[in-house]
Amino acid sequence: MAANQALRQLVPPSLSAKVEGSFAYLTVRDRLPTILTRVIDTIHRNKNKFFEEFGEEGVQAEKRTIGFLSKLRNELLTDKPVLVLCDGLEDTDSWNQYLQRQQRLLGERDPVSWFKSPWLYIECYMYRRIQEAIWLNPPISDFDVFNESKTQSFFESQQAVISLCTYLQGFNRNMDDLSETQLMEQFHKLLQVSLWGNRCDLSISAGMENSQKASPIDSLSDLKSFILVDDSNMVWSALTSAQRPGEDGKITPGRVDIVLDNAGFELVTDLVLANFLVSAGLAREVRFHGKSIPWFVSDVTSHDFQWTIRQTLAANHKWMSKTGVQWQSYVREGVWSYHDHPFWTMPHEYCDMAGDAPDLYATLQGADLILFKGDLNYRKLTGDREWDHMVPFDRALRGFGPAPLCSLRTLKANIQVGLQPGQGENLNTQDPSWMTSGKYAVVQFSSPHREQ
Ligand SMILES: O=P(O)(O)OC[C@H]1O[C@](O)(CO)[C@@H](O)[C@@H]1O
Ligand SMILES: [Mn+2]
Repeated sequence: MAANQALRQLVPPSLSAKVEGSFAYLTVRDRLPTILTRVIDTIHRNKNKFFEEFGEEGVQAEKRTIGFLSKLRNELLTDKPVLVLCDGLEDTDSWNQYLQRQQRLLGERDPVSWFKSPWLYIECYMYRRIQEAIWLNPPISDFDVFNESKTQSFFESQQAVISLCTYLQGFNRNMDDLSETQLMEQFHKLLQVSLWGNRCDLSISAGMENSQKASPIDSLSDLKSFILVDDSNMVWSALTSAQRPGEDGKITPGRVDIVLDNAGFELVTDLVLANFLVSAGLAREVRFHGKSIPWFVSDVTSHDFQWTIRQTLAANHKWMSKTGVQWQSYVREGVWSYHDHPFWTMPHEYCDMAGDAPDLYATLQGADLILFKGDLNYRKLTGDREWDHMVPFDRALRGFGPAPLCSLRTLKANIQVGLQPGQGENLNTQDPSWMTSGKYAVVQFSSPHREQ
């Protein structure tokens, strides 16, 4: 008991919907049920498609899935106990063990339930239950309930995508003439484009359209003052210090891993950044990490990744399709690769990765730089806890550091560490919704070699 208390003092509690009126509470009470309703509606609207593909069996599967999801929605709304998963997938046992872990933390008195448990766990659990509902109802088990919203969001950002591809091709043509300083400036710009791309997620908008309309490069200077912590110089140093002479004496850059977040416009910004890193000699290889199941509405799956490259390639615009050709050849040559791992769709804080997914941790250790995109990754990096704003980022990571890493995140959850004295208080007075509006962002770097 004494040891438990000491631990609790070291680590603040998890954000949870049990705090009435909190962002977590409002998410669980309002946003998650809305997302579930939209999922049910999507499945219903696809009834004819299921009939055409699978006949009457498809229609029966549609009905059963809707039944499962309506029950899930009711469990959520009435704060019922969290149930074990029973779909026998590769991560089912881990999920059920995690439920036991949550139950031990809560003690025996109350069951683990939607409003009483950590928000991070509950929110991840909802998406995993959606997957279970689909999976248990063949023949529609492969259906991605969020696919329509993701493709729509890609097409709605078309002008912004075109302007970004045109920009990329412009300096790709002049790359050899760029000085080191100019290269660094371009790097900073494209890092920021990828950062702000994170505004376009479909979870914060409960599935409503949220695409990029304005030209991303032109908006950067106006957005600069909204970056609360900017460690991008350290990211640049991590990249340049990974450049080493290869066997042939030529300088060989390092490996960059990008832990992706959303499909649609954000993914395009990540691919543009990755393209720049390779063509500018700042990365020899980029490994993309995505989700193995549909997740938080807009997160990238393997299908989204390939689809986006194919769409870019097939575009009716010279520079956009040229960009797509380049991306496809990076994939073919193995310069780019896509990976998924069940851990990315588990509810764990990343400080648990070394113990709970040692294979993934070991893979990440091979990177010279890991970019973690988005809000959910930030929540998992910092454990989604009630940290004081001035706690250093390194400390909130609680020992997680497979390689130098950087979080590129727009703020959409009420957690933020690594601020200067007074910075949080000022923001609270100026703009009370600063942590959840997506208007502010951080570029936060941590290296395992730095003092902890
Ligand atoms: O796509 P992102 O940036 O991870 O954001 C996901 C969103 O979903 C949430 O988890 C809330 O539902 C927020 O943390 C965030 O707004
Ligand atoms: Mn997301």
